[in-house]
Amino acid sequence: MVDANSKFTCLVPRTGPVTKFRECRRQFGGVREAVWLVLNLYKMAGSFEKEQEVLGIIEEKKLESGEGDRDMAPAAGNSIHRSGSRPQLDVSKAEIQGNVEEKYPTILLPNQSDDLSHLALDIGGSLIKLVYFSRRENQSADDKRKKSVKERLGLSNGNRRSFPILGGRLHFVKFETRKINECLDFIHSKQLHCGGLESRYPDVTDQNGIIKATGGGAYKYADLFKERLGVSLDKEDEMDCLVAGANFLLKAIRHEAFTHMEGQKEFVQIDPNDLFPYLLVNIGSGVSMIKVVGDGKFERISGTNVGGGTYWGLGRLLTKCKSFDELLELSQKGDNRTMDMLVGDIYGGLDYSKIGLSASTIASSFGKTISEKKELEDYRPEDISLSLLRMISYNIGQIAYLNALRFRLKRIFFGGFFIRGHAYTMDTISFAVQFWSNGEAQAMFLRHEGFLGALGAFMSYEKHGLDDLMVHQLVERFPMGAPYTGGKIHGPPLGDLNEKAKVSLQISWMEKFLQKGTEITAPVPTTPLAGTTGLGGFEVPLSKGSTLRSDASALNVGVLHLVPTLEAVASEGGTDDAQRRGDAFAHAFSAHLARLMEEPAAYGKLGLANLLEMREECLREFQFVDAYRSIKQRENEASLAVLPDLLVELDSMDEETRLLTLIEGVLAANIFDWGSRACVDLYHKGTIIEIYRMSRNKMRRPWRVDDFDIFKERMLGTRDKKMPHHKRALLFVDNSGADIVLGMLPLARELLRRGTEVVLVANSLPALNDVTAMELPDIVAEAAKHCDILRRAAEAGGLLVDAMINTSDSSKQNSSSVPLMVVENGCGSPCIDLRQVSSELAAAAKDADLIILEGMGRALHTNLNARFKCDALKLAMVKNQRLAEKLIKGNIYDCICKYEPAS
Ligand SMILES: Nc1ncnc2c1ncn2[C@@H]1O[C@H](COP(=O)(O)OP(=O)(O)OP(=O)(O)O)[C@@H](O)[C@H]1O
Ligand SMILES: CC(C)(CO)[C@@H](O)C(=O)NCCC(=O)O
Ligand SMILES: [Mn+2]
Repeated sequence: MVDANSKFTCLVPRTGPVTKFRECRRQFGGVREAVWLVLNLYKMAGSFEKEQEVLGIIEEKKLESGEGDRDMAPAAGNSIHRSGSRPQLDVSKAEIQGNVEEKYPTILLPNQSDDLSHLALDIGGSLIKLVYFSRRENQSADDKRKKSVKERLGLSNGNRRSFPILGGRLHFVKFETRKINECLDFIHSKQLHCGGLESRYPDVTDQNGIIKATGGGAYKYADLFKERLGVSLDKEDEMDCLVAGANFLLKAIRHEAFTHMEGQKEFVQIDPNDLFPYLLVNIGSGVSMIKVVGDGKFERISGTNVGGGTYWGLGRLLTKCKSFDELLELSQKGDNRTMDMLVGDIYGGLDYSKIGLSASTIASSFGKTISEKKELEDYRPEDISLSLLRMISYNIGQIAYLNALRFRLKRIFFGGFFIRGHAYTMDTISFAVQFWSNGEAQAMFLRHEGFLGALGAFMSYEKHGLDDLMVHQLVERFPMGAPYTGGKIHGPPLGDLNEKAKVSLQISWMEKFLQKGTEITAPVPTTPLAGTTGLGGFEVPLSKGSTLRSDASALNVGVLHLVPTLEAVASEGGTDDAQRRGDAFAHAFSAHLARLMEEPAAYGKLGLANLLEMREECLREFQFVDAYRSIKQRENEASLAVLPDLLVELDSMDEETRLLTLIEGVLAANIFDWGSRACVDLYHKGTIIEIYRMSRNKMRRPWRVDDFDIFKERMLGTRDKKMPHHKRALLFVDNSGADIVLGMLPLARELLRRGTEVVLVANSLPALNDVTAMELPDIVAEAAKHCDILRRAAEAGGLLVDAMINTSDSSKQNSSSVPLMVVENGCGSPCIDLRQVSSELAAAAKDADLIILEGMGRALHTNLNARFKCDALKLAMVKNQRLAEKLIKGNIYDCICKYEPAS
């Protein structure tokens, strides 16, 4: 007999899984018991536990943190159908697709300039801003699946495109204009001028290349770009670009705009249909004020030469500061009353209330410095900086207000890098606008403040077709610092960076970048590198935080404030390189968390899902593409080995028992969730069998939330009432291994057997041990080898085109089965935000009349209270005591089977 508490080391199966399964079955009786045992034996076989222990640390807090986000379904009344699309950003070049047709539909021709649309520049008087696009890795492997999904769902890109949509990311980087060579080095080493390192033709430099550029430097430095990079700058008008960038951001990016008053940041959701007119105030070196009345419809109505350049230039001279951030930082410790002449100074401490001026109002900026016999050295640099900052911010706010008044504009958006996300600057501007307009006009700021022009230039590539598509398809992800240098994205050994990369070290930033990541420390060097102005990484102010910058809004990020020790490294063989990347990841991730602790709203409003996604993005940024890959594969193999026997047993049951067993199976299998602390703990204690036993015990009905009977009635009808089968079911799947193979696939098979089309909805990107859309076709193909229902459905759904040898007559067979399809959800997190899903999923959802959400992340943390227009079944085992108490007034390991008929 097997000792329930043994570690099973002696039981590592030497025989094949099926034989082992039969043995186990003899010992344990039930198929399911045997399934679990074999499954776990196989896990143990590959030093799984060790690996798990290691990886578990990273994930420990995952869903534990579980306040549960607000439900993320579209607002009531808005079904999933309406959903926008997710992160694919289409940068394919239609005009060069034709000749290559089916086989390599996304091929990029080296002699075309098309690749260059990956980069656009805004070269201003002070700063160069870069926006560039990088493609998602491993994209092509998924192309086949996408193509068949598209055919099935009738998904088309409209007239513009007849090729797969690529996924990728937009990066935002800035450099000081006076150090333009660093910028050129950066572009060169990332090969951004010829399509990026991910380009299929990285070695080909296109001498006729064109890069879109705006700002004065597009003229001034055109020759330099030609000389150094062999590219021409295609000049776009600066104002056009500012407006295009602002309109795009305000329409497309959630929580882009916010107000900032008295230290309080408040995000404003702009209705894209009620955006115009507004005043755009871009505070760069100088200030431009633009009345915007529509897309591409605007007029530059004013400007002022007292701007960011004034603050930085004068401030540098007066304080000897070495960097802009240092100057800004100084201001936070300043007291402007030593410099500024206040009304009270003039009126003997009294207000001048008759004209509405209080004693503390600044009557004259720097006015005090005339009356005292003091020299520059006698003043504190801190006070000088603050006084200067107030003077300039207030002045800009006032002129902006006057112009808003002139054209009766109620909303004023402030952009430009002068703002630098700095609370005091924003408060001062807001105060001026509020004060002068008596609250009539409102000052708002943009998270991408300084990148309006560069974004506008990026969008001006006509062949992108990015315009409106992007508005719907771009989705924010998290900013991550990646080590970068010398032409390699992976970077050299990090220790070498200081010598090798003096100039070109840079942080690449993604969407949702930091406004001023003051707390983001560089992943590598300890001494700040001269020259780069990466958004944060190397601009770490000398002193930490300040009272000026506090955002009071409390976001509980403490729950995730666990800095993972970097054993994700183990997933990559523990090489030195992996180790270094691991260290860098730890730095970057903890810096993000520290930043969030200080300023919870730094990246817009965050929920748990975003935080989880942030960690995954961070891992990816450091090339930990899929830390769970090997575990997932092993779990899948082990589960697939026992699937046939499970199916045989299921088939021997009557319909009703089978349906119950299937749902039990899904719930039981959901325990193997490597994001769950409880599950990982159980593993650590070496009581695998207990996981299984407990899981099975918990299957006893009634479950904590138990709508099974209603669901059963809908599925099987009653004696008097037959029910039609569902037309199409979307199954949101969760974990790899048992969860998908022994839980959800059999359920899918049951639906298929009943004539329901099944769409398996899986993550686009790896997260924990979640199964991804890219992995699913292989799993299904494997399962299909032993199951006719799955095979025919998968063939009909186009999943087996490659996997099966005999595909020539598949069209004939197709007619005999409803299809089984796989679509990606657009997410890279265990949670799902249904407001932002992939276009595939949105299309698949159109005809769905049943949605099954499975697993804690998808069914509990998010969407437990989401209302759907179609029938919805939410299945999960709660592996967190606190969450169980909070959500269902139950206990850890309770099960939820929540069924809600179409509303
Ligand atoms: N790291 C930095 N180095 C220099 N200036 C900075 C930095 N960060 C913020 N700033 C501020 O941002 C201003 C530049 O903003 P921005 O990049 O929007 O303008 P620009 O495009 O360079 O100027 P213009 O549009 O007038 O040509 C600087 O003048 C300074 O006040
Ligand atoms: C000259 C530009 C447009 C260059 O970006 C900018 O610096 C600016 O708007 N300066 C202010 C010029 C003025 O209107 O007084
Ligand atoms: Mn500019």
